[in-house]
Amino acid sequence: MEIVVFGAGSIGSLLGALLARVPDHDVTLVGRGPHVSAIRRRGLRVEGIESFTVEPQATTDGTDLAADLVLVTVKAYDTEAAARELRTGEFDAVCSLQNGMGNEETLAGYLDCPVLGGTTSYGAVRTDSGEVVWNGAGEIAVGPWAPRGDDETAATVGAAMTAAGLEVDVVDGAGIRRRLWEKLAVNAAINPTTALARVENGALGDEPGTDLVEPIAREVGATARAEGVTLSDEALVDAVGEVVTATAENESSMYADVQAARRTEIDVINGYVVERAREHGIDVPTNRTLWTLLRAWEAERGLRAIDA
Ligand SMILES: NC(=O)C1=CN([C@@H]2O[C@H](COP(=O)(O)OP(=O)(O)OC[C@H]3O[C@@H](n4cnc5c(N)ncnc54)[C@H](O)[C@@H]3O)[C@@H](O)[C@H]2O)C=CC1
Ligand SMILES: CC(C)(CO)C(=O)C(=O)O
Repeated sequence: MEIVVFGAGSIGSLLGALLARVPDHDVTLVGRGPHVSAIRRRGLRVEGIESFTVEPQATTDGTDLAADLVLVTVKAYDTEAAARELRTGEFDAVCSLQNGMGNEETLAGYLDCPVLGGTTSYGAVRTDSGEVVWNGAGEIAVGPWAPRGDDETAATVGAAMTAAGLEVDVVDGAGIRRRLWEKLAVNAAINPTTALARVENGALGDEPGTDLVEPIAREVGATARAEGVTLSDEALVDAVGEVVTATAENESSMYADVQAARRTEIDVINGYVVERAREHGIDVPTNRTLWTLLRAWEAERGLRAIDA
């Protein structure tokens, strides 16, 4: 299968490298200058859970590409710019593997091909140009994004990932919405709290951390149900607890972003919950407070327009 990975950062480089190990897959990574140059010169090195080097194609130009599949792995605030580049190409399917909500709608707005939603609990950090550390074994869920995805495309993409040894769960349209909302609850509860308290994820496993993450997850649950997604508060609280335990020694991506003074994905995580909840007349004070605090920090650092 010809596969473009748009966004050769941490997770895109890892997944691109794993896919590139399959002789039948022809992988092109779209990334930024130094990383792309290093991959072209000496290949892409993966360290961590497994260590290996692959030699995928790599480019900084995401326009006029053609492939059976494009995986989108940019940060959510870059999805629209990515979609603008991708619409100049020809693809049979596009699949977001990003955190946060709204990525699939954005891609569907620019691309004509079937759209798949996806979540991943694989973990990776790009440490240097041409290098990525694989630091979390996990699973990918993919499923059709209504109304532009279909089960057959999801199954084909799932099979291409499985061929690379990835753990993949191919789900239907209702299933992928549930998985995205579940991941949203996990990110909404863990990311801003760890970023603001400056703690590793494990700190949320006991009081006082649990006093904060449970209301966040319950607010996400109320909003999900208002959106027609069947998820219980208990299931979401449990999902958050499981991830806290499994990633206890990790710093969340938002904590890492704050430490590096980078823009965060708060708008598509807690911000999304607040905006959807408002449409349904639901109050989500904990999510709103976290969104406001992170937005204030981003604005003060000049990482966003003051009124964005
Ligand atoms: N890193 C991880 O372990 C995981 C990340 N995610 C999600 O995956 C998404 C990506 O996360 P990371 O890989 O950590 O971010 P990252 O910042 O390491 O990677 C994104 C890459 O895309 C590149 N990029 C953006 N726009 C581009 C363009 N127009 N042309 C070329 N390159 C472009 C950036 O330069 C960057 O290298 C986020 O939504 C994140 O929440 C989800 C699960 C795990
Ligand atoms: C570790 C985890 C699951 C916490 O929300 C994550 O996805 C992140 O850090 O962005």
